[in-house]
Amino acid sequence: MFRRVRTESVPAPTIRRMPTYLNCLLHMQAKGMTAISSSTIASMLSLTGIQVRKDLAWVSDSGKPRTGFPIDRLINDIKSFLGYNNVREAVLIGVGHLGGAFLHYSGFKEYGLAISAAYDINPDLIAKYKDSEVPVYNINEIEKHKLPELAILTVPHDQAQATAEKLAQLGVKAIWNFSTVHLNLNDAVIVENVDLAQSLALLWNQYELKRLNANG
Ligand SMILES: NC(=O)c1ccc[n+]([C@@H]2O[C@H](COP(=O)([O-])OP(=O)(O)OC[C@H]3O[C@@H](n4cnc5c(N)ncnc54)[C@H](O)[C@@H]3O)[C@@H](O)[C@H]2O)c1
Repeated sequence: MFRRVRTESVPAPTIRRMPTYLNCLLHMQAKGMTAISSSTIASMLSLTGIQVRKDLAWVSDSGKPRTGFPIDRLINDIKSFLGYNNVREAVLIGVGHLGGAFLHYSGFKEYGLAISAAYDINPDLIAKYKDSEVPVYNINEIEKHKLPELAILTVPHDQAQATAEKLAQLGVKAIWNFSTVHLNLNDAVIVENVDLAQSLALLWNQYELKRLNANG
C-alpha cells in the first residue's frame, strides 16, 4: 500500500474527484481490464491527463510510463486513501425522511461508514424502528451512551445548533451535517456540510446558460 508522506494537505478538489476515479476504475475492472493510462481515465471523465496524473500521484506510486496503472493496485490505493478499507462507526441524529433513508441504506459500508446507533425525539418514530437492525433510541438517552467520534446530523434546522453542541460535549469530533444550518462549534470539531441545493444551483446555472446560448 502506497503512503505518500503528508507534508501538505491534499487539495479538496482532488479529494472530491477520488470517488469518481474509483467508480471509473471499478467499471473498468468489471469489464476485465487490468491496466489503464491516466490519459484514458482523463478522456472517460472529461478531465486533462495532467490533472489525473497530479491527482493520482497523491495516492499511488504504481503508474508506469508505458503500461499505465495496474487497476487492482490503484483501486486499493484509492480505497485506502479514502478510508474505505477501515469501517468507522457513526451515530445518526434524526431518523425522519432523510435520516430514515440513511438508516435503510446498506451501501455506506463500502465507503467505510457504519451507522451503529440512531436517535430521534419522536416516540412514534422510535417505536416504528423497534425491530431495526440499528438500534434507534430517544435523544434523551444519548448521554447514557458512549458515542463514536463521527455523527450524521439530519434534524430540522431549528434543532441543529443545539444538537451539534451536545454532540461536541459528548466527544463527537466530526459531524456530517445535512441540516443546511451553518454550525458554530469550536475548532476541535470538524464539520462537513452537504447541501443538495448547492449542487442543484450549479445544474440550473449551466442549464440556463446552455438554453440561452442555444436560443442565440
Ligand atoms: N442537505 C441537503 O441537501 C438536505 C436535503 C433534504 C433535507 N435536508 C435537511 O435535513 C434535515 C432533515 O430533513 P427531513 O426531511 O428528514 O426532516 P424530517 O422532519 O422528516 O426529519 C427530522 C427528524 O429529526 C427529528 N428530530 C427533531 N428534533 C430532534 C432532536 N432534537 N434530536 C433528535 N431528533 C430530532 C424529528 O423527530 C424527525 O424525525 C432538515 O434540516 C432538512 O432541511 C437537507
